[in-house]
Amino acid sequence: MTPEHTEQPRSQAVSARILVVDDEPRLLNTLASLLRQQGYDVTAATGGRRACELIDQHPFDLALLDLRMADVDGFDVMAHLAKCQPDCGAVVVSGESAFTAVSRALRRGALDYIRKPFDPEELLATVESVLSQQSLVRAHEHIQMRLEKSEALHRYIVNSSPDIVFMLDEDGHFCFVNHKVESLLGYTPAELCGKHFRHVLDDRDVARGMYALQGPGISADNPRTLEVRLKTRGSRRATRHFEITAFPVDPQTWPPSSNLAGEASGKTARYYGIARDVTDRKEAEAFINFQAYHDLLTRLPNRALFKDRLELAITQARRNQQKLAVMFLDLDRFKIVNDTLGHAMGDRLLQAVTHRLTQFLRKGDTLSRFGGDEFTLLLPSIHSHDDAKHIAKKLIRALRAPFQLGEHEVFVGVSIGIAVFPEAGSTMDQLIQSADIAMYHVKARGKDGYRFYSESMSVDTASRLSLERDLRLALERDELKVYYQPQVCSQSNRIVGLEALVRWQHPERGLLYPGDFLPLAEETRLISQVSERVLDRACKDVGRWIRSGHPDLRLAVNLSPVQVEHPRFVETLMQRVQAHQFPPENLEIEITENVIMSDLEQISQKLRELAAFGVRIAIDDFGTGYSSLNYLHRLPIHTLKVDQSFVKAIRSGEDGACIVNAIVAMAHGLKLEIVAEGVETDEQLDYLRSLGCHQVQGFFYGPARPPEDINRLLGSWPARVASF
Ligand SMILES: Nc1nc2c(ncn2[C@@H]2O[C@H](COP(=O)(O)O[C@H]3[C@@H](O)[C@H](n4cnc5c(=O)[nH]c(N)nc54)O[C@@H]3COP(=O)(O)O)[C@@H](O)[C@H]2O)c(=O)[nH]1
Repeated sequence: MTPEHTEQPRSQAVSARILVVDDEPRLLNTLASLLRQQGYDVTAATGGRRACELIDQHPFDLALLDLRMADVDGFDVMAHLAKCQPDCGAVVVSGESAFTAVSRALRRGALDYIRKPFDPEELLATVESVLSQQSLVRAHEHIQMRLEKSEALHRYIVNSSPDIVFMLDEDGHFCFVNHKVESLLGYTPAELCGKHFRHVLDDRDVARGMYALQGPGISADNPRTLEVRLKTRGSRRATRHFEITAFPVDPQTWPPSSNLAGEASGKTARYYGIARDVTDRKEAEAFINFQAYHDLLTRLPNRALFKDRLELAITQARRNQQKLAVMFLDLDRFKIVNDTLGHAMGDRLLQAVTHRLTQFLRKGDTLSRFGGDEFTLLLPSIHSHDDAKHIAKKLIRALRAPFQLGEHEVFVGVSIGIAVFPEAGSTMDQLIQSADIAMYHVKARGKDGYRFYSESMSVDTASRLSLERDLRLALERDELKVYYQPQVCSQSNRIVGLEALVRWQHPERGLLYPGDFLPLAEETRLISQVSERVLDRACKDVGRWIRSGHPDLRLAVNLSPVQVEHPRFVETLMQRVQAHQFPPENLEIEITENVIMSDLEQISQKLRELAAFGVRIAIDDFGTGYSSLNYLHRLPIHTLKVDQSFVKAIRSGEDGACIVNAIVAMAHGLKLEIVAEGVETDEQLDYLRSLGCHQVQGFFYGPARPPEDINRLLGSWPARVASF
């Protein structure tokens, strides 16, 4: 049974339960039978005590009481009744006619007073009237109770809503706000009621908010929905995002006199609505949007956003007949850091580089991470090439300073290609490509600098592309050859070593020299494959000659910086040497001072490992590079190769001759072997002999030759090379 059923009032008088109380049995019976005849459910009690007992046991709708009774009088019965059954009405039927008695009975709660002897009709009319009044009171109480419950239910629903529920008056002042506003914005409803909604609306959204409310066409079928930022209490800058739906209040269903208790201001509500907190969604959207257009590591715009901004900048530059510059930046030596210190350090380096670069940018410039270690920079309005040059120089200088990555001090540089609109291209793709080509030319000329794009660079690029394709084919078709140039003992004229020098037998262009294709091989990273071929071939050829009776014959091989910088350089080299069963002590690797100085710590370690393995180390082109004599005695170096330029100077008696003197003297002091390169004349040879230079190499004894020629030469060993 539902509570409504249990709380239903006893509406019909015919079923009313009536307690009749008198201590005079005759009168009691008369009264009881009169009422029973009318269909009432009558219980008779002889005397007040019995009446109280019955009141304790049964529910009644009405009690008819005598006042004066011997045991317990009518007043006490009324008192007991009021205590035990407050809803039961009482009517006094008494012979007492004194005003005080009547007045006292009515004050104690009697609903009516009938004098004995009573008129049956009057009594029945009174009973019926009292019962019907009681029924009305009960019905009213029931309705009141249901209203209160309903009101509590709706209040609960409104205040438990996950959204802010509000009502506004005609001018936009809050008439009502639910409690949710407190947890979402920090205001109590009472604080907001009477305030204009501008009070919580972010300044940037006020105009839209006003229009939404006061603009035309708002109706119940056409509510206003808009997204706005609402200010939280305390901090004016903290806002949250809300989706607001506002409806007009229908005056028919919401009369102006209506009022809401508690949070209501009492003003006439014209609008109501809900404000849903969509901050999480907005933040997720913003993050997704950020991710789509930014590089998460550096937080810079990505390629897509850069292109977008460049497109816009080109349109503006064209309209205003202005110049703009696109720079393509590629970090030098980034790969080395990444390969040797690991990707985490590589990432830190990119972040540090970004930090430095952004310090030189103006508002409106766009620096983007284009991918890997490549950045692009858009300078949307420049007056001349000088502006771009000025910035490029600053960036280069900034990145030249060392980076501290944990305990490692790292040096990187940057190569910058610059394309200026409109000369270097009129479209976004053309400008980026031109800047890329210009950057590539910086790399080809030794990195760490800048160049402006010029048309001639594109021609170079076309031929470079075809050469790159040909070089890949050359590796497949085994077109790379190894030639050998003897290294000769200056005293005995005997061949003590052979320098392996690569050649390319190009099917159309004939025999190509290293200078024609090695720079390209380095840039395209094909150098590793080229070097592998040369080493394999040389180990086979020279190994064969060693085994055929020339056990001391030395093989000198040139190594490229890319090879040496590779983290697995030592391991790979050793594996190859072992695979060919080539004696490591017969191998001499030639590296330049620049390679050593690019990362002294790392390279020293690698050289020590190789030296421990038995491999000899020679410094090639000694005296021409980044000289720091300090490393000579700290590294396991066996040979210094005097650069050709110094040897050539001997003939003309230039300063170079003095340098040769110094290098030879120093090599003697450090107990290093010395090989003079590029010896072409008797004069040079004699001079070097007189200095005590151990070995010489050059056209005087002949250029590098294919293995067949060397084979022939060695066949007559220990022949003098002069016959070569
Ligand atoms: N990583 C690799 N580098 C290599 C390899 N093979 C060669 N190289 C490098 O290319 C540079 C040029 O080599 P190349 O054109 O072969 O020139 C060498 C000699 O032909 C030349 N030479 C020798 N004697 C004379 C001479 O009397 N006069 C004269 N004008 N030139 C002469 O010198 C070059 C050898 O120089 P060096 O290496 O310094 O001993 C070359 O420098 C290599 O670095 C390779 O396989 N891998």
